[in-house]
Amino acid sequence: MLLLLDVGNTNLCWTRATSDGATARLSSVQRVRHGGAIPLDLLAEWEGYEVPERVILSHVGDPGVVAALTRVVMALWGVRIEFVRTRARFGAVRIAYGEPARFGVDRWLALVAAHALEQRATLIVDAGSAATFDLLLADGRHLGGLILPGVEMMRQSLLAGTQIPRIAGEPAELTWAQDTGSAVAAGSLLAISALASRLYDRLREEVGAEPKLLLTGGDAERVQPAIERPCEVREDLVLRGLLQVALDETATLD
Ligand SMILES: Nc1ncnc2c1ncn2[C@@H]1O[C@H](COP(=O)(O)OP(=O)(O)OP(=O)(O)O)[C@@H](O)[C@H]1O
Ligand SMILES: CC(C)(CO)[C@@H](O)C(=O)NCCC(=O)O
Ligand SMILES: [K+]
Repeated sequence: MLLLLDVGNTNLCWTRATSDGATARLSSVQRVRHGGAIPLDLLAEWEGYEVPERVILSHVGDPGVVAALTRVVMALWGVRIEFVRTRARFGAVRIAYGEPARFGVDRWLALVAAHALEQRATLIVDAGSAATFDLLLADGRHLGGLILPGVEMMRQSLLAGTQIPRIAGEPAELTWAQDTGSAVAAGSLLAISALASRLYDRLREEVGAEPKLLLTGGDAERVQPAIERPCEVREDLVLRGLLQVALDETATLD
């Protein structure tokens, strides 16, 4: 069994991969808010796991959480965590950034996974703490991408910068809002979906064919109803990419 971990700015995600010969299978994605530390219920669950052969981790979030995970994994199983970082090139996948180290490893892993799933022009939207948009061509060339605050961050920035009261809940409709709560809630979802549509259409023009739209991240299910193009939700995109890289011999040790 391989344990795959991804530390974001809000959440820690993990899954287990088991392989029967040539094919590897991922268990369902677990997601917990880390708040800068390791949640106790995670420890309780991991104690029930068999000893993993390898533990592979990617992170864009809190280094304190990563340090704590390193100690926990060593204490529970005597295993050293393998850290995965962005690479300029992985197989056919070539990232657009001039400085690859600055390209978020979660975005890179999503590109790797998307390319492995299907060699087709793809827009990848990751709706997490931040919302990221990346454009990938069928041949593995990354055109670049955009970053927005995520759903919660957009809503919180309005609360922080105005006198608008906190109103919980999701919008009943994604059209003209007629109260504050709906205006704020629908605004954040439609900001992400409108940019997705715009980039999808640009990509379609660029390649002259219908691209694929993959949606992932902790808010994928929330954002999906607002997306106005054919779209597939892939909860495990980043962790799939992590597995892809882990199964390649050259995963680096830290
Ligand atoms: N079980 C959960 N616990 C906490 N947040 C959740 C959960 N399920 C969904 N969410 C949503 O996930 C969002 C964060 O998404 P995600 O888990 O992809 O973030 P992240 O990986 O920390 O982000 P990033 O990669 O942008 O730093 C939050 O805005 C929250 O609304
Ligand atoms: C944008 C986030 C926060 C999304 O998780 C992450 O990928 C990150 O910290 N990236 C570094 C900046 C960049 O990708 O350009
Ligand atoms: K993430």
